[in-house]
Amino acid sequence: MEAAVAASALRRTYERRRKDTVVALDDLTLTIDRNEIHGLLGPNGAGKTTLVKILSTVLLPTSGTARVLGHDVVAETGAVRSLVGLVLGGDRGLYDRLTARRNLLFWGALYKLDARTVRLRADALLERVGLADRADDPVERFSRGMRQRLHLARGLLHEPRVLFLDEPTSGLDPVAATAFRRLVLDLRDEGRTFLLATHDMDEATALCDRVSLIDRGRLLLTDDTANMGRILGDRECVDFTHDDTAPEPTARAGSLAEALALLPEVTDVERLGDRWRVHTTDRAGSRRVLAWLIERDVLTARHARPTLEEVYLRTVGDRGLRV
Ligand SMILES: Nc1ncnc2c1ncn2[C@@H]1O[C@H](COP(=O)(O)OP(=O)(O)OP(=O)(O)O)[C@@H](O)[C@H]1O
Repeated sequence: MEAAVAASALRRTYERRRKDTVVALDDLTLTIDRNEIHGLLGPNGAGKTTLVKILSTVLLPTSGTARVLGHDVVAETGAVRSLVGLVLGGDRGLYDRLTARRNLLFWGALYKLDARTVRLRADALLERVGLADRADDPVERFSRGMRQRLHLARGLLHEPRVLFLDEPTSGLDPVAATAFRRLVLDLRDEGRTFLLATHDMDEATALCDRVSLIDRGRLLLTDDTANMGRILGDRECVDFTHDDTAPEPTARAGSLAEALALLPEVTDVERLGDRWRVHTTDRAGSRRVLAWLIERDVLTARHARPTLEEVYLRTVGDRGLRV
């Protein structure tokens, strides 16, 4: 069975000025399975939008190939367009003066769907994204979250099987973002595949089955979201917090950290904001460190794994990270 998306040695350059060539995608190879939510993470200018545009046939690659459900994005543009939906964030692609329903009817006509089908689908989608009662309001009166839901409805009009979302929840409040993500999960459960370009680590962790980190047009790594910590070397960690106002100086966290660093099962001790992280040799080492800490009255101590955010910071650095 073909992958939902298969990009191979994809390269895209832009000529900015004479002799000034920007390499937006640099031999990028990536496979996205069917029914997967795949996160695309990277700092500004990493090449995320360029990749999404090539996969949705808006932009031609300079070289390399990309296929969506087996169809080549250059040679079979028509087939790919009927299979993919592009959902952009923000104000692009909606007409403010038109009502939500009219926006959908307009886009449905562009997809060359017949009028009756568009009307039926528009009403069903407005219901689905929770905008049925606002269907006849002009979009200029919509909040950002409502606009994003309408964007998603627009992207679903032609019933695509693969959806590309570019920063879909940027600027949404937490409640609106959670509702939007719920919708994405439901749509995935119906058999759709998503490629989600985002800066938001929480979003990637909450939604994505796998994530790819890209920087300067290159794929740095792809892995299951849950396994991302392995990238840091399969390291075992114990996190602890401590009351630093303890009267006895030897019981303060700094002294504890120094004592911990001398234990044979400890490879490193670092401060992470208001907590401490102890890197250990293996799981048995973590158990011994936990027991050691509990004896010393720490406030909290738990076995930990590096988060996606830490993997990102170590791999890409802090350029463009928004948390
Ligand atoms: N039309 C263009 N002309 C020239 N350079 C471009 C053009 N579009 C993108 N670029 C450049 O290509 C590189 C990749 O840009 P792209 O928009 O794909 O990155 P991105 O990862 O989506 O960034 P962001 O997170 O800021 O949206 C950047 O260096 C950008 O300046």
